[in-house]
Amino acid sequence: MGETEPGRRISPVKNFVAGGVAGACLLFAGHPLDTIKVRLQTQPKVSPTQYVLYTGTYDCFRKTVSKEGILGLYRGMGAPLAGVAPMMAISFFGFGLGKQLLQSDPNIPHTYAQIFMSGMLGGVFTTVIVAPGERIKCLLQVQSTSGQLKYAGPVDCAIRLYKEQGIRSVYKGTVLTLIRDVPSNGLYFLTYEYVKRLLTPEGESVHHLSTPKIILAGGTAGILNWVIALPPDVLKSNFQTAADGRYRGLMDVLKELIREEGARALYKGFTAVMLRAFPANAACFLGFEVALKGLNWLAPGW
Ligand SMILES: CC(=O)O[C@H](CC(=O)[O-])C[N+](C)(C)C
Repeated sequence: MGETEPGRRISPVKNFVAGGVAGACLLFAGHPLDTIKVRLQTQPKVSPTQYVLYTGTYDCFRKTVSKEGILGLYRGMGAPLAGVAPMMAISFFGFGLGKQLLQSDPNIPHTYAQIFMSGMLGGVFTTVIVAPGERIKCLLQVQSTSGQLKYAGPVDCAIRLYKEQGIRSVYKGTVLTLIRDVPSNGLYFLTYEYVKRLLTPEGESVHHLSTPKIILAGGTAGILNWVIALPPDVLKSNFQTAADGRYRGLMDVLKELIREEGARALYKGFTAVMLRAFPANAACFLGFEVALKGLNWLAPGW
């Protein structure tokens, strides 16, 4: 994807379908490290005389696998499974739509500013499903850490949140999700297209890039996406899993986190996030490119 083939108009619908395939690839490659990330980000704070639950990424991985088996790493995957494929479908759709709206001539490549803005549009669209999906996922991922199994699964969690406190509770953390996803989505697609163009030899087409180069562009996009998404993600995970009334607002989460743990806390789970970001997003963009090629072959004039 990225740039449209000269003369071919962008099809947001094809982007949507191929984006769904990309989301499934992203999830299978990335969920185990996402579980570790959320557990590290939300583990209970301790005083200097107490032991921390997890000392780092490897420790969290080892303890999770020995206590819960490999499936423990896939805990809470029900909600993302139903959420990530549509989320990526919407993200790629919004990106494609933005590019379509900003492109007057399919023979002229987009500017980087247009690519960034189109990516941000995708981030706005996805928040509608990402905010509740993240709320449910984070609550399920941390509940076995806290030792209290309150929710039986994603559907039970969604129903209980809704019954107990209504739709506001299901959508708790929406503003932080927007702060996390709008700029990072822009940077995500911008990086992917930039690296792809950079890796395209003079006189060759960006559409015939080899698989290792697509992997490199996708993985790099994933890393840069998380460099700017991680601080709001830490705030979001803490806010969405906190007991009601614990924080008065977003600034309160930020202030309390920095007061208790210092500014470094904003990059909590960094290793797990970065270990996941490259393979998960490389798989995502590769899945997207393969699916889009298939769709263009099946329905060339569409
Ligand atoms: C913050 C986030 O969810 O990033 C997505 C990739 C990933 O590693 O999960 C990509 N996107 C920017 C499309 C939301």
